[in-house]
Amino acid sequence: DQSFPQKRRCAFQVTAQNQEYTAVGNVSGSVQLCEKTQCCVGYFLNVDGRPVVDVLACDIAEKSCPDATCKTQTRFNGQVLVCVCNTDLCNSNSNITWTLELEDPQPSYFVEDKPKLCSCQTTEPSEFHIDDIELQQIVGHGHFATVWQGKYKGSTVAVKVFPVGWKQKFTAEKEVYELPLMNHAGIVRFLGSGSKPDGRSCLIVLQFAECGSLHSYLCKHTTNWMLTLKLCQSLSQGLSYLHSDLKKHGVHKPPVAHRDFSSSNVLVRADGTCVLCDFGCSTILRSCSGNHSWQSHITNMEGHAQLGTLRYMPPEILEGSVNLSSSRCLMQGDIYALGLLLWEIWMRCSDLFEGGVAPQHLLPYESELGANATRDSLIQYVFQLEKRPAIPKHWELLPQGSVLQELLTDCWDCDADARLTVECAVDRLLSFQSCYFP
Ligand SMILES: Nc1ncnc2c1ncn2[C@@H]1O[C@H](COP(=O)(O)OP(=O)(O)OP(=O)(O)O)[C@@H](O)[C@H]1O
Repeated sequence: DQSFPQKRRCAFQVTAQNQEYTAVGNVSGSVQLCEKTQCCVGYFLNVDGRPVVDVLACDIAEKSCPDATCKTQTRFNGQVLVCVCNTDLCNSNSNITWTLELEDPQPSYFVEDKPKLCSCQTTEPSEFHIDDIELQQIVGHGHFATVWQGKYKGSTVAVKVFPVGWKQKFTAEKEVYELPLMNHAGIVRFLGSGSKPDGRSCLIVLQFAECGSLHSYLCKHTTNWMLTLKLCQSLSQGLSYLHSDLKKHGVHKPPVAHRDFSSSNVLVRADGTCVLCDFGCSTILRSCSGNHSWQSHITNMEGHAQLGTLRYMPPEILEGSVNLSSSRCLMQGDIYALGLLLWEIWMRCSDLFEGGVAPQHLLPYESELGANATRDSLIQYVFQLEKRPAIPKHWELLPQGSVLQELLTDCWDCDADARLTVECAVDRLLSFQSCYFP
């Protein structure tokens, strides 16, 4: 008899905010059978010096978990405790070794002077042993950084390397990743940061997204309706989480506007879900007055300048007619880009095209304005003529054609105030689940 490796069993307990863990293995009572990994995790919030369970589950993705027992480490100024382990039920409360250190952990690589405009809480950098990272091959080039596939203690990771001249970008991006409660299935997992020993570059270490950017994924693959839904739902949920203002047991995650939301800045994981990345242009919205008046927190040199990829810029920002220090404008800009991304995904869904043959992948406005659309051509087409990417005529005949069309037009409306909120976009996309597609 061939004996198959046994699936890992982990203690299971999650709060409503952490439902993504439910999908990583069958749950029976308080035990979960892991489908994706051999690692169990425990996340605990430090409430008045006592650990309160936030998540006990199988880990969401394969990564290194060399320890047989769960030994907690503190994160976010000691507000959160985390442990990962590799034996059955090692994450159950009774098997955990607690290290409730309430002092700030000392960053091991560098200390930077971070301007604090408000008295809002930020977090200390995670410790990362840069010497243990092996860079293997380049997987992406952006304007500011080169992204490598690498190995860290046996796990595959992505390492974003910024030349020292772009330290400002590095700092701005790291600041977003290090916000409290940034751990979400729709946002690429931040593993740590540091600088190379020669001091010539700074590194951000991230979970590796096996299928690369959404743009490269759509160039190579068409998807069926179910996979299309998975991409769109996870995409909108990631953006919704980024925009959310969360307070959990005294820890605060302020809303963040992405400001460079494009198919190159979304990654696709092996399970067909999207994760958001590249927060180098993002704005953290701090509430300095303690009430609901949000203020953009300038994290980079450009401050409130126009940022992002031209093609995905909403008409009002292209044209320069809005106040970029308004948080509402920045969020509405992300929703416009969400509309363009949904269009890109749906245009590669084989179930939405006759004979199951979707056209080649095109960027928004690529067929109308070419691969190098200029600002002037975009202003004219998108702002003055109020044109949008073409929605195939035959979608009107599909049972769900009208809901797809409505969602797109409600995301990329010319009137920014009339655009959907991201929560509303998430709800609509979740309601598509039950739609019938032949
Ligand atoms: N975690 C990851 N896993 C796999 N590939 C990644 C990862 N992060 C980035 N990449 C690849 O590297 C590319 C560039 O990454 P990123 O957008 O973060 O860099 P950037 O220099 O900030 O780019 P931009 O020019 O958009 O500002 C992505 O489009 C993607 O192909």
